[in-house]
Amino acid sequence: MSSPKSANAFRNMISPETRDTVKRLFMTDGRRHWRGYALSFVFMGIMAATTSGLAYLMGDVINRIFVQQNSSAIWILSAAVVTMSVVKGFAAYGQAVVLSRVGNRIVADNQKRVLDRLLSQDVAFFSGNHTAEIMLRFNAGAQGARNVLNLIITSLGRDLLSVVGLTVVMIIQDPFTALIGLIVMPIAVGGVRALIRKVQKIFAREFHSAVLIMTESIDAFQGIRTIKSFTMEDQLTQKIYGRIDSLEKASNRMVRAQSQSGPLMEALGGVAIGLVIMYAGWGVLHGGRTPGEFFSVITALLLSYEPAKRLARLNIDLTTHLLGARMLFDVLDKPAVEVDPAGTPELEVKGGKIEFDDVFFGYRETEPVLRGLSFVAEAGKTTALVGPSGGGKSTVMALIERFYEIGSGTIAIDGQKIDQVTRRSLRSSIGYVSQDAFLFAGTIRENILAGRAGASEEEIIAAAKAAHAHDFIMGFQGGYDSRVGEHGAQLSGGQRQRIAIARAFLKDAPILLLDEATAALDSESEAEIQKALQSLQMNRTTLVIAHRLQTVINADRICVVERGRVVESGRHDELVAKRGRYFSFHQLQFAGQQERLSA
Ligand SMILES: Nc1ncnc2c1ncn2[C@@H]1O[C@H](COP(=O)(O)OP(=O)(O)OP(=O)(O)O)[C@@H](O)[C@H]1O
Repeated sequence: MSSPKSANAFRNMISPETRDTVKRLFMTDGRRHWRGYALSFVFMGIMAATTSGLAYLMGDVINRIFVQQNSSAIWILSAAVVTMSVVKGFAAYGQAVVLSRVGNRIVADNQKRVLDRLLSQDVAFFSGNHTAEIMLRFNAGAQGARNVLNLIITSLGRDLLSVVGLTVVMIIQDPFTALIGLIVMPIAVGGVRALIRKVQKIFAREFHSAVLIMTESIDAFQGIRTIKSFTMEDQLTQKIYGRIDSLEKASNRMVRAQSQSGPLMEALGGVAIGLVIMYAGWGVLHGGRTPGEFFSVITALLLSYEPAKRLARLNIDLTTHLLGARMLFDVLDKPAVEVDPAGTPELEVKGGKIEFDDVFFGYRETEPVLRGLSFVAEAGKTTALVGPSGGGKSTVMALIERFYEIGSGTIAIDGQKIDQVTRRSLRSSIGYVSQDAFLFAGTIRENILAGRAGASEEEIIAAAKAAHAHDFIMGFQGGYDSRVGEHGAQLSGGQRQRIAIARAFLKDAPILLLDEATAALDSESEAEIQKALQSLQMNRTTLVIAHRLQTVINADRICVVERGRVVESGRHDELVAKRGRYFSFHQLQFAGQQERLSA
């Protein structure tokens, strides 16, 4: 029996962190799938019992067939061995299938949970974490939970039950030999403990290297044009080669650390078997024991060797999976940021008047971007934001979508503060065409449909026609089913933008945000698009950002945004007459145009 002291020693081998993670996994995923685990436990019990039974039968095989030369025993014992092996085979099959199904379900459930949790984070979370790292955590986390549970269940079910069953066989055949096994086992487990910290440290480094390789190569592939045009390939390969080499080194160190338990286990196993052979052999030759007992004990010991080895290594093997499971909990424990309190009313858009009142905001606390910005975008009218680069124009649009929370001041639509209505109702009232005209990898149709799921074919075509996209779409062999490539890489900038505009047409939202929506178009397309946009803007509140003042001359109101404030506002002619900031911009652009014309 184990004393309280040895129980404490055993508990100490498992760190509190490990205990908490394992406990939490058992209370969540383990509890959810207890039926599957119970069933696989039964199968593993059958495997352990048949394995032990086979070891026990070895005694009878030797004694009855070889010593007593009983020929009828040949048939009975062979039949028993075959039956047990078949039962064991079926149990092994059942165990593997049940455990894999439960494991796959756990991975799938956790991936869904992680996805939900990630989507409830705000835009700032995604700007602050690289996609590659989020993806690695997404995968490693879900897999980690499955691996920890499966490893513990198979260790306890298959390995521990086998070791217990085989120990019982040894005790029945010869209690003293069982004692030898029981002494050797804790030494092995204790020896392995020293390796765990090392394995944890190396694994953390290995994961970090893997994240760096992923982030840097994804960046490189996405910016492949810049890499090639600046002939940065050598520079890039040197950097990533360095990371790959250090990952290789970490992986080698990891294998070395993990395998250090091997020689220890082999030596201890050899010692145990040697001792048993000496003791039991001596018992057969001089102590009146039967050779059957001897063989049965040796068989039981040999059969328990592999499961015992796995049990001793359990803590090491768990280490890496536990880090994965902790990543899962890191994500699941992140409070959902974008949650509207119960009972939050929906935004009711009447005309779509947007009001900014003394808004202060910064992406980082120490760096204010908007410093008391105020303006009104009247319902159904077009308001243009102009001003120097970095002044905060795109930030204004991001704030209307409530991608970020403001520091102070208010933003209201038709008198309703946007932080007091549901995000869903707010965002579904806004059509947004951004500077980068983001397209999803998929077909043109799917990309337009993103504006309003369930729209009919006629509506999609009408939206594309309105955005002057229909003709070039029909020029492609696949028409609306043509694939656009990752981020729309297989289309020109202007085509991408027209699809993004078609998407906004289809959405038909009462408020329209156009951030440099015509930036990537040549003059001819721009003229066409301007016409299309003008019809899109009709009866909608439109906020438009444009660097080229030519495109906003007809706006109902122009706001000049500089260093986070509206420094001037009015109609084009009013502002020109005022001869202030807008006028100097206008002069600058006008002079530029004149120069280009005379060149
Ligand atoms: N996601 C972000 N995280 C941190 N800082 C940001 C982020 N987006 C913008 N900024 C900073 O906020 C400031 C305002 O940027 P914003 O994009 O609103 O300017 P803008 O007037 O639209 O400029 P441009 O005309 O060049 O598009 C800039 O100094 C920029 O560096």
